[in-house]
Amino acid sequence: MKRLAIFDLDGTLLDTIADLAAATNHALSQFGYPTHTTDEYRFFVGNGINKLFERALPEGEKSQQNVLKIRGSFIPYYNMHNADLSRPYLGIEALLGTLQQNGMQLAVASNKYQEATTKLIRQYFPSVRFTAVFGQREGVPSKPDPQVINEIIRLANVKKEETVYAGDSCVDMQTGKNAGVTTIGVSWGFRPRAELEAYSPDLIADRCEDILRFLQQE
Ligand SMILES: O=C(O)COP(=O)(O)O
Repeated sequence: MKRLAIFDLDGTLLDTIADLAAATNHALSQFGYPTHTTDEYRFFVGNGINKLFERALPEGEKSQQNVLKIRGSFIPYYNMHNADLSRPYLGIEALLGTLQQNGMQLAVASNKYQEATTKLIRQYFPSVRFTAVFGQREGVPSKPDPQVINEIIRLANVKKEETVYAGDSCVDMQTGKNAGVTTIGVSWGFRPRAELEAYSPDLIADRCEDILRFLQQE
């Protein structure tokens, strides 16, 4: 039986792509760089914001210095606008509510920087009691390193076999596998279903109900 469900944030619990795209485009335009469509951003997001900026900058401009310049413009803008267009995916609040009622511990493991992760979780899921809400933190390697998953398992005081991790990208599928936990790919996120299939996760969920049904059987 599973006792702990850990979720990725961007593309899994929340559709944040439009706000991420708008804030990155804002920063790129400030320095005269070309912008991108929202759909292009689906493939830039997933490894934290520095990697997002490196991918969004034009060829020949991807230096660490430019990444930090974009970061300096992105953060204050995104901190103001990270909930303008972002929304939970269909059925997510009900899924979290049902799992919580069933006694499952819940947690978040995101590559989004910690401040924005905490803010969005508080704002969109005020009645969910999470065991841990972890974004990208100084000194902790980002996903697909399994350290964050292992830390949450310790905090929850459960076994690996009692843990499931759900996410929407190849980074998440690798994270779940690296941590040695049951892994669910959700197909409603930023990446195509085929990207998840390539990792043969324990389940590919097309709707929130698929996760509930799977956990009832486990
Ligand atoms: O900010 C990112 O790059 C991705 O965040 P996520 O881990 O919640 O998908």
